[in-house]
Amino acid sequence: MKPEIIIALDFPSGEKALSFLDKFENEKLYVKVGMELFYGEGPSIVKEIKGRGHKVFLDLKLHDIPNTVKSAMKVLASVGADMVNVHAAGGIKMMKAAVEGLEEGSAGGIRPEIIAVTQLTSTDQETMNRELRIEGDLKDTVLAYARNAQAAGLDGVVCSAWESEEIHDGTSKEFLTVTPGIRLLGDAKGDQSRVATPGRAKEMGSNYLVIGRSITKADDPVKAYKTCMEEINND
Ligand SMILES: O=C(O)c1cc(=O)[nH]c(=O)n1[C@@H]1O[C@H](COP(=O)(O)O)[C@@H](O)[C@H]1O
Repeated sequence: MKPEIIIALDFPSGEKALSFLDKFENEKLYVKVGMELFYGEGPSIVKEIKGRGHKVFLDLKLHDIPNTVKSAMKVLASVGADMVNVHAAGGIKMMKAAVEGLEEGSAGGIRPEIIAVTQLTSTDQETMNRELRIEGDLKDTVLAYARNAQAAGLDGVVCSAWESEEIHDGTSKEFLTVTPGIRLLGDAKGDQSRVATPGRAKEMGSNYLVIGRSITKADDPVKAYKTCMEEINND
């Protein structure tokens, strides 16, 4: 199965994000609106991008007590995103509450997909063990969090491409793996730890590839996007 690319619109203003989208002319994209853009512009930026015919993953990574997350999700349901997320570290009760809030807020309409961040792709094995004080193998933790997310009724998880295969084996083929930490060959890792190329991520079974800087910071973003597309279209 071919994965879909989600471009991370990590821009400081709506104006910058929209002029980036203009470069793609009539191409319909799947994009991610994260904290920077959403905190600056509010829900209107999601509506504007959707109005242009693009799909939107609203990445706000909710992580709080169940009641607060449920209420926040109820409100977020009306923003019009196609996908939203929480931190799996909030626990099964919190994730269940997130689904409930989203369902209540979408009553009568389509509920956005909801996924949970397992371990951030910037986290490596040593940081997880020594600093976050989570014992054991990082992959095992990611899989355990994915199972929690599945038990809570979520649609999938955010993980690195390196964990996609195990997650599909340990949950179900339909359970989504959304994988950031994607880099074109030769691009700097920056703050990411668990990285893979688009082609490798496809081989390992990722359903969605979240790609930011390899496209947005490229000299020619449209060309970089096409290069990513070619990598995943090559059989
Ligand atoms: O939830 C996310 O989207 C996310 C989770 C994660 O574990 N790692 C991660 O990098 N992300 C997001 O994915 C994007 C990756 O951007 P680049 O590193 O520039 O490709 C950023 O917008 C991050 O906020």
